[in-house]
Amino acid sequence: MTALLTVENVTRRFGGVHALRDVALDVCEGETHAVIGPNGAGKSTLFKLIGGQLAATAGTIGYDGARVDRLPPHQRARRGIAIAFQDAPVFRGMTVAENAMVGAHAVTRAGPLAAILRSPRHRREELEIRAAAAEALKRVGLAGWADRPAEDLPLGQQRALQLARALCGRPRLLLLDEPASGLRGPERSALAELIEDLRGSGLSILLVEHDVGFVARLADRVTVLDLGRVIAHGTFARIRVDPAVIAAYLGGAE
Ligand SMILES: Nc1ncnc2c1ncn2[C@@H]1O[C@H](COP(=O)(O)OP(=O)(O)OP(=O)(O)O)[C@@H](O)[C@H]1O
Repeated sequence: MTALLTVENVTRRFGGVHALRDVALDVCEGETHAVIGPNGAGKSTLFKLIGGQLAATAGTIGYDGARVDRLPPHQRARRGIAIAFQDAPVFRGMTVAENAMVGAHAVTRAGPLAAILRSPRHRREELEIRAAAAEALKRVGLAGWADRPAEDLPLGQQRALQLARALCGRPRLLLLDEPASGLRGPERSALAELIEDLRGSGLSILLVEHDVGFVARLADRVTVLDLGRVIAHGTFARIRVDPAVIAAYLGGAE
């Protein structure tokens, strides 16, 4: 399979702390790849380096055959890298459709001046954004909720809305930061099913998740980080019996 995302020898320091040290991984077309690791392993830092919210101290990030590590976040978004952050809120006081549309605004080109002047280009983009939002809401099963206030949605469906917002920019690579956190059993399995559907439609997914059952169900491959280093990678069946992984999760106490 062809790699869509390639992270090579990436290091990120914060002062004297190595949040990531010489990390490598790739995400193939249509693959769901999970990154797991104990608290402080460097998972969030890795996501922010891929999304462009942080710069690497060393190393390269390639996407779709080109280096993207020097690009600002909105240019990475335009190329098809979307992030659904666990802590990105659903905007209260806006409808479900308006919340989804926010995701498309991140990848439009007309800019604020065109919006103020209501230029033809801006009007055309608005129509495209509405269509993309409707399509994204349908994909996550929220088409019937489009005109409802977003805060009416139960938590599981708020997560689906966060996904719709990311899908609105029609990405090829979706970065999911702890999508299952705080969800109960049935909501969690509904979300897992939704992510399986997205993968089935050809989307490539990089997933950070603490819920082991979720990772076991969804991930084709898993990369395990500990203290900023990759300590194991492979299928879930393989990494779950890896002594280095067991030691990292038990704090070396077994
Ligand atoms: N902005 C920052 N300034 C200083 N240190 C940071 C910063 N961000 C992260 N770190 C440090 O980098 C290391 C990795 O943190 P990171 O948040 O990436 O881990 P994580 O695996 O996402 O943890 P968790 O599972 O708890 O979210 C930690 O030691 C953390 O304290």
